[in-house]
Amino acid sequence: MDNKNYRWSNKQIRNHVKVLDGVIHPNMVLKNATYLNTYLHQWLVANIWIYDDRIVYVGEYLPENSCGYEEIDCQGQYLVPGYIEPHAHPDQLYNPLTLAKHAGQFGTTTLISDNLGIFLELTTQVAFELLNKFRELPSTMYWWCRFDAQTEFPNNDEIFNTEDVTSWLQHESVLQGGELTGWPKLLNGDDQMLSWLQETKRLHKKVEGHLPGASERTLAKLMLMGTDCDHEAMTGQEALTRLMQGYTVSLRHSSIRPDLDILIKELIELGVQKFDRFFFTTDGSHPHFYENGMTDELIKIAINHGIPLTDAYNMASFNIARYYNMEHLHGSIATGRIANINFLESKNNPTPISVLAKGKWIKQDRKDKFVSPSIEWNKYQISPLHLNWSLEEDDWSFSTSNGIHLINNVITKPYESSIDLSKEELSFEDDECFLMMVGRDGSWRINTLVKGFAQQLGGFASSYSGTGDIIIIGKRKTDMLTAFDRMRKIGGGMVLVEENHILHEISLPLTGIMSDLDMGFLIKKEKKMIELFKERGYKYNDIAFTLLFFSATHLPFIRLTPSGLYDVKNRKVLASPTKRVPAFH
Ligand SMILES: Nc1ncnc2[nH]cnc12
Repeated sequence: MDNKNYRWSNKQIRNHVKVLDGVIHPNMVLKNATYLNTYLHQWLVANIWIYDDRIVYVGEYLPENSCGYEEIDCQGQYLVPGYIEPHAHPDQLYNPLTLAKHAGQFGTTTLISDNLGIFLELTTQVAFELLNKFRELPSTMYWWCRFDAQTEFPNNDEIFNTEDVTSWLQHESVLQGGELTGWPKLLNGDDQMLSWLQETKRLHKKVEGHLPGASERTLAKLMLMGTDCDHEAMTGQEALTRLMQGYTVSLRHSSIRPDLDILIKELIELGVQKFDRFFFTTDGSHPHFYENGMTDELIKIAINHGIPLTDAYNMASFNIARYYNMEHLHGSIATGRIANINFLESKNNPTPISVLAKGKWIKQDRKDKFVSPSIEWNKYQISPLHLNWSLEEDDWSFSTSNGIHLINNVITKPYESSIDLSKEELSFEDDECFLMMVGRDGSWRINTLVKGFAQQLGGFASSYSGTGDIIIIGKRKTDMLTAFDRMRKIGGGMVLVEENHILHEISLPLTGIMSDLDMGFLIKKEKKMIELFKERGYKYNDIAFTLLFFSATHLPFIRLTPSGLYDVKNRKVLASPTKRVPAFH
């Protein structure tokens, strides 16, 4: 790919044309292919010529000279466009590479991803070098540009400055601004954010909302401000209200909100028959959710509800491509498109047996053929955490009785504890634990309590968090310290400790947030961690989301942020962080 051109260089395009003239032979011809014609909503038969990463012809002809290319007899298979995930969070324990590899095996060959992790961690220059590197992947990677961090950073305005945000918005791989987790600020008069939305529209890019529970009036206001799509509808009526207010609606099915069944069922009951303005997202689910598939699972749900096949496939491909103004590149099997094609053994089974991505097999006859570029992560300042400080005696004083009550995977309520906090160990008879967040640089900490997280938890430490800071939870201070020390020693990760014994750990050597393990291994490790937590009284199903969203001020009601214990509704710091002087080691 050449940066000066929209995708292909003049020379490459001349070569594509020469294939049709017979001067150059294609690399591959998919012969006798029954494929879904997106535009006619019909299954048609054609020969599909591929040269490099592009479909150069779809029609009845075969090349005049029948040698020099791989010929694939497609008899008995059904070809559909590669699936697109329009709303990926590419650093949810996995990393962008391992996500792309895994997603590709289930036919999702294009990912449109959150920049938040990269934006917070890297300089813009290094981040863009990394984006360039990702272009070497067989999957196609696009990005979105955040306007807020979904938490309270004391130096928020320095981080989200117009220069950096604008550079991101202008980047050719960036397709949209958002998601707008900070929309209340926008409504309350934040003109800087509004001007970034304006800039996004000026660049003909999209704006993604994040509008859970928003009223019709709020939806209308945010449409007026430039929002195009939202993925937070939890009922058919909410999805329909969004549509009525001019939105494109992304129907979500994720590890904490597996709502697609309800959404589709209720939309049908509400009389919806046209699905052109809907598409699917798995919204950054954690690894375990992707064990048996990704977008293909969502298409299956739609098919099971009797949605016409073309609509079901379009919601995973064409509708997304058209929405992002990429119809010329993605979303259909047609001349000129990037050669992302899924081969199915039946029209009703969207899990592909073979997958082409950019014209290369990444799965063939059920075998994984994905070739990852090797990425030297530390070249891009993505390396294991080097915490050169440790926890000291003073850090273990817990005195505030104001704590966080976890009422599902991610929703919290304030509560006041009546337990005796002077002890080294809390009772295993109730569900309150010590909770500590420590700044990654060791310069501050917040000590509080969490109720409803676990009952019999010795100690647990995690560098996986929404802010990159360290979370330590447990009943027993000695176990918490052992967990922290171990997490520090392995350069970041999640560590579960009981009576000084390490029960389980997930190493996260990429900035303490991402694993470098292939998804299959990571899924096993994550599932074991969830199981161990459940055995210890964790009542929910996504421990990683609980950790990630302790700091998330786009959710109610009380959060642990680098600015302090935070009351979301009243936008007030309830308790400021305690300053520490890190003793360097
Ligand atoms: N807002 C968000 N929703 C889902 N997953 C996320 N990961 C990071 N931010 C997220």
